[in-house]
Amino acid sequence: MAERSVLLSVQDLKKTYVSATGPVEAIGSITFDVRPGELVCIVGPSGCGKTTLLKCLSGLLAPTAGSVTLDGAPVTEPPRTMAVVFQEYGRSLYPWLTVRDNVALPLRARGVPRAERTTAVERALEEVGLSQVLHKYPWQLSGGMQQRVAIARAVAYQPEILVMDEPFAAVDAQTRADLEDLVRRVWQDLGVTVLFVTHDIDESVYLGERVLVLSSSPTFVQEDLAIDLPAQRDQLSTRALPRFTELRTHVYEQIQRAKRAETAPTP
Ligand SMILES: Nc1ncnc2c1ncn2[C@@H]1O[C@H](COP(=O)(O)OP(=O)(O)OP(=O)(O)O)[C@@H](O)[C@H]1O
Repeated sequence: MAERSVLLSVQDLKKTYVSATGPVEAIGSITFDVRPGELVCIVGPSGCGKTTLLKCLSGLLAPTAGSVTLDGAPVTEPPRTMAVVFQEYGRSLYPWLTVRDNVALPLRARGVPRAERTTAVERALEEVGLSQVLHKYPWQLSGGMQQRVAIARAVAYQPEILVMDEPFAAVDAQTRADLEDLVRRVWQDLGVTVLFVTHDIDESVYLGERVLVLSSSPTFVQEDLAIDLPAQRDQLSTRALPRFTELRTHVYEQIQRAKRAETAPTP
């Protein structure tokens, strides 16, 4: 079978910040490709440059060297075909707009006609299980529900690639488990490409089809690991699999080595 083409390509990306105390080499050199329809998790030690990498690949920050291309075109500004979900759902939703209007906002900005917009918003809210709160305001919802609204907004936009930056770091463990399953469902239902950044090793293994382990700053890709767990995942049975334990242990060891700047063989 022919190899699938590349959707997102990051080639020899480097980022050095200029600060008052001198240059800070945040990203040494990062190279990886994401194929259409993949669900890739990025994990690494604290301060390893995850946010810097995401800013570069979403066109918010210019790299010092190297390139990011999406669908073959260089990324120099936020791409129309990319949606980003951030950790801080409280700040990403507008409190004076209803759930429906928050979800519709990017579609309005894009000039999508009203009837099409209404259908897309209703479908997206249904996908995340929030059809019943259409007319509520974000502040009337729990943190987990607000993050589902943020996911619905990204889904309604019908991006080619959905980038998520530690989206569940601020919610409780039970809600987080539900949201992880939601991401897998959205990915499977819609066939969207997902790039999910997390500092949580178990989350990266549970969610991903592939996990990129980053080294400490100045960052490189320490390991590109295929997650050979069954496609149908379940919080209890998947996490109880011996293979899940092997993979999470391996990623954990890799991150410990990353902190000490060593590498290890694939499990
Ligand atoms: N604007 C800046 N100026 C100077 N140095 C910066 C700037 N932003 C980030 N850095 C440095 O670059 C490195 C990577 O930072 P970044 O925030 O990308 O890491 P991170 O992996 O997202 O961190 P965390 O896991 O703590 O959220 C760190 O050493 C940080 O101090």
